[in-house]
Amino acid sequence: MSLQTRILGLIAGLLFAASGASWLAYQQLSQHLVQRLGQQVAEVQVRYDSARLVQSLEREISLARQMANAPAMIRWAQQPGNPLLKAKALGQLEDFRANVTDKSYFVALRENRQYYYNEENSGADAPIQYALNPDNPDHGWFDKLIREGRELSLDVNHDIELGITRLWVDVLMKDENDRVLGVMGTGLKLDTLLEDIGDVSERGLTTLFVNYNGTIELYRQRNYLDVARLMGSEPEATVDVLFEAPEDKQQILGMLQMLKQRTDADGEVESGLVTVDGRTQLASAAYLPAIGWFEVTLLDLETLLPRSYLWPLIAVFLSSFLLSLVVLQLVIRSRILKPIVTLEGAVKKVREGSFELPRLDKPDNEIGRLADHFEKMTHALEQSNRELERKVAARTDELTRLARIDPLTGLKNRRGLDEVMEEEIERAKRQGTGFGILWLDIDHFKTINDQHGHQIGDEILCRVSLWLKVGVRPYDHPGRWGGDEFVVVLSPCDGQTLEQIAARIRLLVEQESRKTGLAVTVSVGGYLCQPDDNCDRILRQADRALYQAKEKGRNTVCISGADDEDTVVVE
Ligand SMILES: Nc1nc2c(ncn2[C@@H]2O[C@H](COP(=O)(O)OP(=O)(O)OP(=O)(O)O)[C@@H](O)[C@H]2O)c(=O)[nH]1
Repeated sequence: MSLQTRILGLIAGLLFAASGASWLAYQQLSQHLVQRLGQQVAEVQVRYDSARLVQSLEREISLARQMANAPAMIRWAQQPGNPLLKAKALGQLEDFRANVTDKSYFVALRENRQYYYNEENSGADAPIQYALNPDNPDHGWFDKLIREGRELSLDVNHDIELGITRLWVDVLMKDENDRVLGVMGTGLKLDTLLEDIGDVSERGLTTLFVNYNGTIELYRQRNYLDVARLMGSEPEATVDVLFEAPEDKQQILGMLQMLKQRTDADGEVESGLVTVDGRTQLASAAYLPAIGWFEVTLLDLETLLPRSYLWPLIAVFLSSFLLSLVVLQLVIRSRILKPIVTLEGAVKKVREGSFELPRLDKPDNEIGRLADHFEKMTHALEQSNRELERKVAARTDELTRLARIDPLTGLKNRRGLDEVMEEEIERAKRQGTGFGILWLDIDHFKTINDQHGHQIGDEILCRVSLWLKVGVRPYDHPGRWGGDEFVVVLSPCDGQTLEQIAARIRLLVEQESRKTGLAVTVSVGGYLCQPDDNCDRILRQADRALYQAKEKGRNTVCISGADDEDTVVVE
């Protein structure tokens, strides 16, 4: 996997991880905010409803309390069979009825278990009357209210006998000994009540009123939750029927329980997340002490903060994420990867022995500095390589030269002479010309060595070399063939020149050596080479002439002709 892919993969992974963490944090935060917002909405709602509901019922409750404590009512309740007391009580009840909102009253007496109800349309003198049967569950409310003993209760109930559903304001009638004599009050039509409270048609907000026992009494948005159905089929439906999940049921009942336990729970709100119809809602509950009910609000969080609000945020997030990736990719490519790839190519070239570097990218970072160092290092390496090559070449030239030089005399040695002769033979063939060759040998050199020592012998060799150089032309090639033998290649040359130079050398050695006090002479054999001669023949001819010179008594010059027999002595 390339470095680019790895780096981009790593960055994308890190960005994804960071995005995931941010998203989770955002979810937590938004949920927390929505929950807090929902709680505040619920608190405001509770205060509002508490005020409106209490305001709406305050007058009815006050009138009902007043009526329940009226002496005429107490007396009648104590003696229900007394017609006079009954007439007086009913008369006062008519006044009460005229003052209450829904123009109705009811009285249920404990003594004779009779229930009286009158409303606007029933006629003033003819209250509806029926007996409360203790075995009839529909009449159970009466004994329950007496049993609970709360002075005031509010209940939404359907009266089978009357065929009506009302919010009943129930006030206990008690004698001076606090014995309950009966229940009386008025019934309020639910529609009227809901209108009084004010139908807050806030989208996503559902309000329920639940009595002290958790039974749903009133609901505001009929179309949202079919509480009517619940109440119709299950008159005693408690608020937990709204929820499917057992933990939600438990939560809501727990919330009511907590509020009940707190005596100072007025206005306080308990809330928690629940699921209704598959949607997450914030359920809040508050206690309304004036009427002894709870108000439960369900706030649809999706309506409060729709997910669609998040789309622009997600779009901005995604586009900035992609943009970051692209920018990162471009930056990494231009600032890191491209310079590294170019540098890698340059390293490869140098490794293969080429100092021709491509143009290196040098970004203003560590990689740029590395490329710069590499370029300078390569330049220095190239310089030192060149210097080394130059030294090696010079050394090789020197070795080549030394290999062709005689160390004692400084003249060409046998190898050097061979090369010169080869070149001259080639040139002679090419140009059809000849060149001369002289072969010299010091006379009686063995005797000199023997008499004067090897050291003096070496000195003689060096002196003869010097005189040899003096005796030839600048472009001739004198050399030491070996021992006390010397060869001179003369080019260009003709027969006369050959003889002249050979004679001059012989004379020079003779005369100069005499001056040193140790006279030596040389015998010289010469040969004028022909264009078709080879090296062997040339040397053989010169050697033959030298032999003749030795034969003739030494210190002599003999020149060999092209013919083997044809040798002349030069005077
Ligand atoms: N001092 C010295 N002597 C050498 C060197 N090389 C060869 N010799 C001696 O040179 C002598 C050559 O003798 P020859 O050429 O055979 O004989 P010669 O005594 O010169 O007699 P002719 O050539 O017949 O005149 C030998 O004694 C070698 O030992 C050298 O480098 N230095």
